[in-house]
Amino acid sequence: MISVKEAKEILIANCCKSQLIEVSLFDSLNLFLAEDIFAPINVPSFNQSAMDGYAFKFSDIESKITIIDEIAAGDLRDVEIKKGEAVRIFTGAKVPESCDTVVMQELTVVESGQLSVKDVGLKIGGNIREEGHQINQGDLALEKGTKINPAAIGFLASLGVVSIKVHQKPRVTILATGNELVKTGNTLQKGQVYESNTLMLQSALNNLDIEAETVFLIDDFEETKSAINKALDNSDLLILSGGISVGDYDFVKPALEENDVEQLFYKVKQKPGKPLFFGKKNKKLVFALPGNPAAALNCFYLYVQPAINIQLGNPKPFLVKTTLPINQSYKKKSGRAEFLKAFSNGNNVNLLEGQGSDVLLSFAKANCLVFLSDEIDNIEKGDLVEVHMLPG
Ligand SMILES: Nc1nc2c(c(=O)[nH]1)N[C@H]1C(S)=C(S)[C@@H](COP(=O)(O)OP(=O)(O)OC[C@H]3O[C@@H](n4cnc5c(N)ncnc54)[C@H](O)[C@@H]3O)O[C@H]1N2
Ligand code: MOO
Repeated sequence: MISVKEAKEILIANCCKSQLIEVSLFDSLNLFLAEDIFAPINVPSFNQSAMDGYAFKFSDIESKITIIDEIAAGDLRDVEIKKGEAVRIFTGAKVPESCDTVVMQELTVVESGQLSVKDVGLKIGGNIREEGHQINQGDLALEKGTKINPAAIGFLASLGVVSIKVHQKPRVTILATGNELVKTGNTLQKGQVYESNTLMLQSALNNLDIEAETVFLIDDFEETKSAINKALDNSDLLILSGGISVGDYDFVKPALEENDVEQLFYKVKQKPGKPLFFGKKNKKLVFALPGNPAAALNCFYLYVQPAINIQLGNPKPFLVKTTLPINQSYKKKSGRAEFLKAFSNGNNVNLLEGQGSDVLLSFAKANCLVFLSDEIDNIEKGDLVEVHMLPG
């Protein structure tokens, strides 16, 4: 059995960025920029009025000024004003080259077409957004690896960018095994459980904006083998749930072997999620997660999500880590590293009740996992512990 550290090293060594593609800006949400983007234009591309008011020469501030014209947003003319003249101007409009200041209309008096400026704090250049004040042409706009959020989409659109290069999302298939599984909406008999892992894993993938196909399998070697074969043809990443332990009805590992999936690791010294399998066929990644629901989700966040993040070009693929004092002492029960469901208020961290690998209740309430490495025995209240923040 390998340690968590070794498992992560093997993961990093075997995952790589997926193919580069060009997507329209609107389709890039939550993806990662695959190249630096430099501003193709100055933004704004002209001196822009920040207020509804009047544009004039600052040297005229003490005089009565004659209003000679009006410029609204979108008016492309460059009105020439002379000494003692001003133009009515509106927010977003192009400030004439011959004007150096804008006064907001609330701080003026206008009588018979004559403007008096009453803004005592006004300085030369006031209320003008200078050309290029947000960004100059040629400057680095957004760095490679930046996650595209709505603001980034708006910003890139303001630069006139139409499409960007990103790494392609993987096509994912989830294969869930287990004769005892019953889909929600059906009646449950003693000995059966409601199938929850595929909905949970699909939702975790949705958080990454990844869609997945789902296949349900009975515990049968031939069926498992042919479903894996088909999924390998149709997808870039396979997630199997259940059937990966050592029981007589656990067919996932032999079925992966029969499909020539190369084993990169099997079994990690961790709790929950010991019988985790990670493998590869050509460039396709295969994760077989333990069926126990909390173990499956734990393995998803610690290994599957980082693998997808690496494929997408996310420069920080793993869960964000921090160190916090823990609010209670804890006796480690296994010789394995433990990931404990916990809640942090930002200052300290509290372990939640119910740490079994079948228990999702605590996971549903958790916002982080406390990581205790296999070398740690016990912890005392107030000890500093490693905390991995869960996605919201
Ligand atoms: N002799 C040993 N037995 C077990 C070992 C071991 O080392 N030696 N390891 C234990 C550990 S640790 C884990 S974790 C589990 C993993 O078992 P499997 O991956 O084979 O998972 P299953 O047996 O199929 O299911 C386990 C558990 O989870 C429930 N389950 C499965 N799939 C779903 C689903 N889609 N939705 C909801 N619940 C699901 C299933 O009903 C079982 O209760 O092995 C231990 N055994
Ligand atoms: O590794 Mo299992 O998830 O501990 O029960």
